[in-house]
Amino acid sequence: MFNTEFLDIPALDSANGTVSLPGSKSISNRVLLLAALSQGTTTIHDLLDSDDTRVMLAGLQQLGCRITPSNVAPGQPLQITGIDGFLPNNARGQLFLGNAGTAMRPLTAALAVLGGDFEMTGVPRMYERPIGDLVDALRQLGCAIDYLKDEGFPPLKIGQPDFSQLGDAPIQVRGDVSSQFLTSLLMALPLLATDRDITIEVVGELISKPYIHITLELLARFGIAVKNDNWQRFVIPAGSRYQSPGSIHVEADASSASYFIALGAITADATEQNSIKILGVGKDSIQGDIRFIEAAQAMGAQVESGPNWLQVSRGVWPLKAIDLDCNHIPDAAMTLGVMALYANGTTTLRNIASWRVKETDRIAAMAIELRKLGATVEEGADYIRITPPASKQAWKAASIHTYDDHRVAMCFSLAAFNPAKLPVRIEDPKCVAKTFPDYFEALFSLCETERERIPVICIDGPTASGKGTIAAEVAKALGYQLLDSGALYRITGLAASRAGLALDESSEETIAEMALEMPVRFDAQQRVWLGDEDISLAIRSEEAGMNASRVSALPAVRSALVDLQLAFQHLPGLVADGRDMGTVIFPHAPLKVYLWASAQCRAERRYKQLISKGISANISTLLADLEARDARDMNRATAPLKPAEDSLQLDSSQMTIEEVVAQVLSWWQERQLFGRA
Ligand SMILES: Nc1ncnc2c1ncn2[C@@H]1O[C@H](COP(=O)(O)OP(=O)(O)OP(=O)(O)O)[C@@H](O)[C@H]1O
Ligand SMILES: Nc1ccn([C@@H]2O[C@H](COP(=O)(O)O)[C@@H](O)[C@H]2O)c(=O)n1
Repeated sequence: MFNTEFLDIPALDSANGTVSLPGSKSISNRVLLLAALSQGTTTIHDLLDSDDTRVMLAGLQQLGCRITPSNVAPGQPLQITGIDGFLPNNARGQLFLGNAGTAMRPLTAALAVLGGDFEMTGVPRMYERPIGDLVDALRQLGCAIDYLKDEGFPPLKIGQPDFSQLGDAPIQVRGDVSSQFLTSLLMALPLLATDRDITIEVVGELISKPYIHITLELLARFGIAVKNDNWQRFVIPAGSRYQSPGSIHVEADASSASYFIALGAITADATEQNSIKILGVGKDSIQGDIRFIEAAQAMGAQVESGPNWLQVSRGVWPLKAIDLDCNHIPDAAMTLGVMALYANGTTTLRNIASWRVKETDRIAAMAIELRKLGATVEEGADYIRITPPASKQAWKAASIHTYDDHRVAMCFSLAAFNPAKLPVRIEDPKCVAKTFPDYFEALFSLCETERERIPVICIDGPTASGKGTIAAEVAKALGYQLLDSGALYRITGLAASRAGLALDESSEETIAEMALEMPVRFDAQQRVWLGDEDISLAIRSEEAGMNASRVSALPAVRSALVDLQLAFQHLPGLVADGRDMGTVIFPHAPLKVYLWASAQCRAERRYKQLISKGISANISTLLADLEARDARDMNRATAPLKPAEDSLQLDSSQMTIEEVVAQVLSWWQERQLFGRA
């Protein structure tokens, strides 16, 4: 996941390949609650691991459910032993539910029926998301629910219910604000339908019926056969009791599929045999958002489908503008808003009033951010109308504010395919953790762009000037890849000396051949592997540094390592540190920094570094060694250490690490287009 302040996506050209989607959020949180209320143990496969499922899991654990493992582990099913309709005696406390509507609303209903002493809390935005209609419906039954802050909104206090007045009259609930209220009642009221039918009556037009369809399908899997009377009345039969189905699979998220369906429609030119294959969800999905396919087809996408997969490529180009009632695909419809940027006219998305009460006011958010890109946007209470930028020149490089809304972040990433070839900045990219923590990694694995557009920041300089430290921090701040080119020379030196080779011209060709075939791997923790051996420590000794300096003076060795270094230039960008990053390997890099410090200062830093690792050292020996290394690196014939002509030089002798990082990031920001008039 990109845990950075912002993520700059370079302009992208095309996309091709296969993506496996994470499990559906809607199904995951419903299945978790139903399993928790059931008799027996349920094994859940392919559960989504996200912010919203984590808060649900934590809540269920607090209620006394046995859950193993306690959090979702990749590729491993999760087992829940349910409470069989009764809370343990000591179940009480505060449940923090973040910004997860799919946890707050159903848990409120279930706990209000089960009774107890609970406070339902969340993040500030949760306290702006209405829940009054659900509370009103539950109070009709005799549930005890109080507002702890504003009337009609969380946080809530739940107490012991009194069902003595419960008659046969239907429970009424509004259906025109959020279908989650009805879903919550449908999942909670089977707990009360032990000896009588319970009828729920919808007041007003029921929105988002597909989500109710998911609820009814899942209730059936857990033994509750609800009678659906034309989406207006729902009867839960007497004698209902939750029963675990034993094992259940969570479908991949159809709303998440929308970004990749759009990606295929926008970029995967079928004439070049490009397409996007989406695994985990097919046309026969129980999720309503699967009907996004029809909308994408109406705009021109070519879609093929199998039982559990979709394959999408570009059909018509530019896309066709549409006028669509989106009530049946409220979440996925946001993706249409960004597809509209590539359409041949004005697109209108109607009947989307529910957008206003989601993670943010999505109509307002989409309008503001689409305008930043150069689109003309009209918004109304329940619609949005989007006209794309009038020409290539009318597109603007925008920094997209994401409002802590995963869907805003994901759909706007598709603006990186703009014809003006401008980059797009996504603020707070980690908000995708709500449903798709690895969304950007998945996107980048499919997308291609010209090599020159993938930015590289070069940090060159003499030994112990702080290049490695600064490069790592800058890469972390920007979410970029990291190339420690010195490590490649260190590995080569280590491999050559282990092979008993003389580290000079006499073995030049042999060492170069060895360098070409070294099975080198850097893992996510920045550990360095040579085959199966972790050599992270072995290459960090002063001797390894000196051996690296020797082999790096051999031209054939340098040539052998070029391709390996270039291969690090991945989306979304690269920070490369070394001696010749700016002068030889990435001569067109948009930012080159030559970082240095006085020899005395560098020797002191290295001394402290070694001592802190428990390695004994002597400052004057270190000073002599690093001066010898500087001399060899600066005076060799091939790729000597020197500042690139277009580099910015930084003397870090009197600067802290934080100051150096801030300076490099500030130079980088000055080169970005975002926010410029
Ligand atoms: N500005 C700074 N102020 C104080 N200490 C620093 C500063 N920059 C780096 N250091 C420290 O100096 C030591 C050497 O830094 P680092 O290993 O990053 O240098 P390097 O240039 O990558 O060295 P080499 O080329 O030998 O790999 C580290 O302990 C690091 O924490
Ligand atoms: N681009 C580079 C990087 C390094 N070297 C040589 O490798 C030695 C070790 O590098 P460290 O950055 O890990 O200390 C270094 O002294 C250089 O001789 C290089 O030539 N080019």
